[in-house]
Amino acid sequence: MDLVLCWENVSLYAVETKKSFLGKKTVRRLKLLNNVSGIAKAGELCAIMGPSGAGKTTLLAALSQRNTGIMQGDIHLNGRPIDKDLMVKMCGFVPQQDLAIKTLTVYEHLRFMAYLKMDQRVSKVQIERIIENLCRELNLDRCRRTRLSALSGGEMKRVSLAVQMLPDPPLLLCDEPTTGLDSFSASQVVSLLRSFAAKGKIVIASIHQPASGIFEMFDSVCLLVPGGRQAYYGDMDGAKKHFEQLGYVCPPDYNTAEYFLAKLNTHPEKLCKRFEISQAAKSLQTSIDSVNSASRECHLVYGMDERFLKFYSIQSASRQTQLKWLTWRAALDLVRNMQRIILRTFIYAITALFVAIPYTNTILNQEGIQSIQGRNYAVVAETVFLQAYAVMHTFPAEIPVLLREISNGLYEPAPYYLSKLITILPRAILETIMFSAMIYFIAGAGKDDLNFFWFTLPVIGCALASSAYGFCISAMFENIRTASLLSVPFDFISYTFSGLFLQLSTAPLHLSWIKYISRFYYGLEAMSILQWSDVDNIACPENESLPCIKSGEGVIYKYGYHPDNLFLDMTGLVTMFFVLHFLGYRFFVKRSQKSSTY
Ligand SMILES: Nc1ncnc2c1ncn2[C@@H]1O[C@H](COP(=O)(O)OP(=O)(O)OP(=O)(O)O)[C@@H](O)[C@H]1O
Repeated sequence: MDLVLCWENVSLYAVETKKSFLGKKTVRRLKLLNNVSGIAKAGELCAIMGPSGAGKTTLLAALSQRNTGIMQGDIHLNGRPIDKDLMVKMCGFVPQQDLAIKTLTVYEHLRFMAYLKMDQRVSKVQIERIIENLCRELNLDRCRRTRLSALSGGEMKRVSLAVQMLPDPPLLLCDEPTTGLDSFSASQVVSLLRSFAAKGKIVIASIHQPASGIFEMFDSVCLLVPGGRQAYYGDMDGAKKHFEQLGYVCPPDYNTAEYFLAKLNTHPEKLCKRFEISQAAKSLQTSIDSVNSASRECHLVYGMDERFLKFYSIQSASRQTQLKWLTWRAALDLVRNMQRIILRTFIYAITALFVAIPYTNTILNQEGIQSIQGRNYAVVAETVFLQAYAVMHTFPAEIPVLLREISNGLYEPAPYYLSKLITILPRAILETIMFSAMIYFIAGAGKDDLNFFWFTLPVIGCALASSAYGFCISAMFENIRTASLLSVPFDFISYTFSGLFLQLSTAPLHLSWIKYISRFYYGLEAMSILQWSDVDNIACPENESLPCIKSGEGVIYKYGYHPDNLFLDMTGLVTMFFVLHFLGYRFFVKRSQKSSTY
């Protein structure tokens, strides 16, 4: 028995939960699909058509079991209900929006997708051959080395089709594959869909105002009107006849699809009511019933041919494989953004120069104490801000791509999070070493007997804790502007407790804990201890009436620090690194569970 997909009286509700200002919850059910039925057979190309907002995407998402709403009705494959996991494996879904990391080339994108999407028992050679064949078949050979960002709309659509065709699924659902394309590219895409159907696949595509000639390439059509109600289901000739019986005769030389759409917009009520009692609806029901009764006599699993059973046992990519390919993609993306890296390095270098130059004349005397503390604070503060804000854009920029890829089961949140860490941490460390080196050598910090390693170590600690903070904040908030806005008061409180602006020993007792969540405090105290611990003698001013701190230890105490706190400071920064990443990861997982855009 060839594959047959039937959907019978499918209704779908979106559940909206709103919380009032006083915390009162109201739950609203919104009906998006209303008793929609249809049948699609292997070898056929089926169109879903209707005005904007009619529910075409929703129907496709429901058929492919990607919808998160409440569904009623039956979706059967060869007359048997089908579970979500198997459907996701058997069904390629080409979304309306082509989301991808656009710095990759077509070949790199297909490779990335192939290694994560396909059965892990498929060999490298086979994968390469599949990619080659798909590129040839979808006419992508010429742009194999072109970055996705440079592709035309038609080429990008064909890349999205190629991605879904990688595991050779017997079912292919495409959401508006021709939208935004010129009529030639649109007819090329529909011809491709026809050729996939001709290979024995079920192909269903939603379509919006197809040009003349394109509409006729489909075998059957499902017409929807706003509210997700059905105005027709059947073959193309039947559709014309059905409309003619209602008195809607498409004038000669007029685009049939456009004519149907005009009528769907102007007479939705009449069309839906008349379809319910039409011959077309009766023969649809007869077809569905005959598939269901045929399946009862069939003893195969799901009534399926052996060809399809392989989808049960697909071996998905392990977490290590996911991590490997995600790191590969993130690293490629990073390298491809070379301009951004150069700009960042330049900004870092300029900032280091501006921080260092005012301190070039600093010497270790009474006046120098303030300058040295100020210089060290500047190094810590600049590192904290630059590293935190550099990663704050990490997730918001990629979230739509992630949500889709995670919801399609391509990878899990943990390998993605880890791959980002692997690519961002070396950058944070290298940038910090360069930044502190410039200040150390230009401002002449070496003159104070502090070697470069000890000067940089607490700054690297601050950079790592701050990038963890950036990860956490960006995973926490959907909107980067909200994240930055809320970050400002937190940073303000944190640096007030750094020890430079407030004598920490005089801080009110109930607020003194704040220093333990301040990266500024840990960094500056550690730097102060390393800077001053070995200084035994600081020359006093000749004027004896002026205050004098005679030893480095005195300086440490002056700022409310303690000479024995170095271990506590470094442990504090390491703890912040782990705690913030743990929280960031939890927020990220929570966010990745939200439904994606199709
Ligand atoms: N999760 C949801 N919550 C509330 N309303 C939703 C949700 N998803 C879709 N809708 C609504 O359901 C209707 C159908 O949406 P759908 O995206 O399926 O339409 P469409 O026919 O594909 O439109 P278009 O041609 O413009 O893409 C729209 O009015 C949309 O606003």
